[in-house]
Amino acid sequence: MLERSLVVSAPGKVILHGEHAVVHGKVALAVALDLRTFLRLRPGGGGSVTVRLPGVGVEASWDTPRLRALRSGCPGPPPPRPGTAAVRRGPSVEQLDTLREFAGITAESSAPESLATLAFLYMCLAISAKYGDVPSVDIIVWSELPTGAGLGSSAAYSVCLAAALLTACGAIACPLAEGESTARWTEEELSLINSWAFQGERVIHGNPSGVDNAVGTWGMCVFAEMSLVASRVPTLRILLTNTKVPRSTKVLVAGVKDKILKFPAIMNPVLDSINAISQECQSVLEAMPGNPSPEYYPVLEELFDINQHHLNVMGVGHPSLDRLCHVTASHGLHSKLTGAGGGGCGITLLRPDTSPLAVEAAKRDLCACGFECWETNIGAPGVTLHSSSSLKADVLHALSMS
Ligand SMILES: Nc1ncnc2c1ncn2[C@@H]1O[C@H](COP(=O)(O)OP(=O)(O)OP(=O)(O)O)[C@@H](O)[C@H]1O
Ligand SMILES: C[C@@](O)(CCO)CC(=O)[O-]
Ligand SMILES: [Mg+2]
Repeated sequence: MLERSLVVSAPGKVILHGEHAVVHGKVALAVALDLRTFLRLRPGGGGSVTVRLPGVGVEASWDTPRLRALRSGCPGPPPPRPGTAAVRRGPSVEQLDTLREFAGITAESSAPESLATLAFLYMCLAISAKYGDVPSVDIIVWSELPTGAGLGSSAAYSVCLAAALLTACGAIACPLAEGESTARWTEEELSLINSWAFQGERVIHGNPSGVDNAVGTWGMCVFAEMSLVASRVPTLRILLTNTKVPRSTKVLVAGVKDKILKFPAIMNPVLDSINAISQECQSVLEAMPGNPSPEYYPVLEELFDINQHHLNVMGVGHPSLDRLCHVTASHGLHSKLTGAGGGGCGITLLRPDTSPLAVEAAKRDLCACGFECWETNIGAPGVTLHSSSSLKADVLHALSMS
């Protein structure tokens, strides 16, 4: 059992192409975002598990003997093959019902705090059942990511939980040496973290593809058939806009499935077309040098436009996202939704030669719609272990360490 405190973090993500289609076996291009979720785990002596999730208003504590008694119903997935996302066996309906009853969560509640608590309980019990005893720990999770806005907050949360709980149970090492500021796990350990994070995503999403937890674990990826198939994307300038319209990935993913079942002959060609967009975009990105010149951009922009129309056809658009696309188009910029859609965030591609004045003008108009936007470069490290001295003051404060 772990004797010292640890802090782990995992990044959010931006999906360039392939959201929703990836749930149905198509290719997705996704990149880590420099906004992270942080988790601090402290070994506790009190025979209890305490969890604080300020982002969703959860503060809970359970006695370890009560949790131990619940564990037999929570077997975990078999070990993954290196580089693969995970197997598709996870929590059963009965297991989740038992945990809901234990935590006082009403059936079918999709409230953020209910899903976060359920994912925590499932992962804590299943990981400890497989690798050791229920650890007496005190956990706090805080995030720079907006919750439920399409930037992979659920996956960053699940990846942090998997890394911390597996380390606490001794299933993976604690690779941070004295004097080091950050450390990462071995490839095999990352595969295990990813596999368990996928189980957390299953609790939150219902039917995740695994792309978000793969990005949270490895940082950036091209994702197909439950596996990473490549991992290099050039630096792209992106304007990220949060429409602040709340939505649930679980509900949107279920809606797309219903539409495909209802109109297979109409929807399957749309999925195939999105797959072709991801492949086309991947080949453009692969041909681009690290600091690309403007000549590559017209194709990337057109692919954004086509995919945005497809996502509308699939029923995951929203008037706020149409407005976002319209406003940026009036500044000569091209946008699409990112993540599950239905509100949440959109991304706008900025060319290397897009002037700061043009970006400022677009931002002003987007903010006038009530949206929040910020410019970012995409690409960030995957799940990471931190020394407390390497953390910024706001993170230390949020994790009650200052
Ligand atoms: N910081 C956090 N603390 C606790 N739970 C969180 C946190 N961030 C996200 N969650 C959980 O994840 C849920 C949001 O997941 P959801 O998949 O709907 O959105 P997302 O992951 O932000 O977007 P997308 O899946 O489109 O990328 C919340 O309702 C909550 O249960
Ligand atoms: C909508 C979706 O494709 C991406 C959510 O970020 C769902 C998934 O892949 O699990
Ligand atoms: Mg999610």
